[in-house]
Amino acid sequence: MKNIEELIQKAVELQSNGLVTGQIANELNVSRDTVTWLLMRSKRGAEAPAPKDISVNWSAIGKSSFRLRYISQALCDMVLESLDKSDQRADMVVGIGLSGVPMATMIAEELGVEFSIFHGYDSQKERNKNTGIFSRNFGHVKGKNCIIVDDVVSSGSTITDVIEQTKKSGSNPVAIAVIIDKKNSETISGVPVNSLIKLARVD
Ligand SMILES: O=P(O)(O)OC[C@H]1O[C@H](OP(=O)(O)OP(=O)(O)O)[C@H](O)[C@@H]1O
Repeated sequence: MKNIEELIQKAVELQSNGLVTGQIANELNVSRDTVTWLLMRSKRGAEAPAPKDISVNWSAIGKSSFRLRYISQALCDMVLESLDKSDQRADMVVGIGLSGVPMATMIAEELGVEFSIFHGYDSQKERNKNTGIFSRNFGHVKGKNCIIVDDVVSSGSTITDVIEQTKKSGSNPVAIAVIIDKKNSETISGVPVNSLIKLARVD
């Protein structure tokens, strides 16, 4: 997104396509408050100040499998360093659908371990606290030490859910790998976060 007007236009377009606030927030990698503000501004102009948030667009990486491979290798390197420190090994990589899946596939290949896909919960049902599920078409996480891979941590709720479901499935999450962590987290639910970029506000 080049500017705020484009972001507003995209939010309005997604809403008219039937997406609800949580889904638009995930799609634009911004908070729900920011989506509410964008939609409000589209109707009445800027009455309230914009929430403190950062819109993330990593399509310059996502559009190229070549670039994705290098980014995946960089993440893989960070995760190996983190596992080394805690003297742990991984035997499964979990990709969070949709955006975490290409990198998770490449990391699993790089490490020579199994691969699993987690479908995040549907944001539309978020308020009912529905959780995501592991796809049965890929590896099964039971008994495995898992690396969890996604593109962005925004509120952290997706990763928190994956960790919970991973533990419930009888496996052990040992590391998280993401391109960008908007929460600047050291850990999420006790699991170390490895991100290429951590964002921290100074205001
Ligand atoms: O930290 P959170 O607030 O939970 O947000 C981060 C999640 O939101 C996006 O997923 P989305 O559901 O939009 O799926 P996508 O990968 O298909 O974009 C993103 O890929 C993360 O999985």
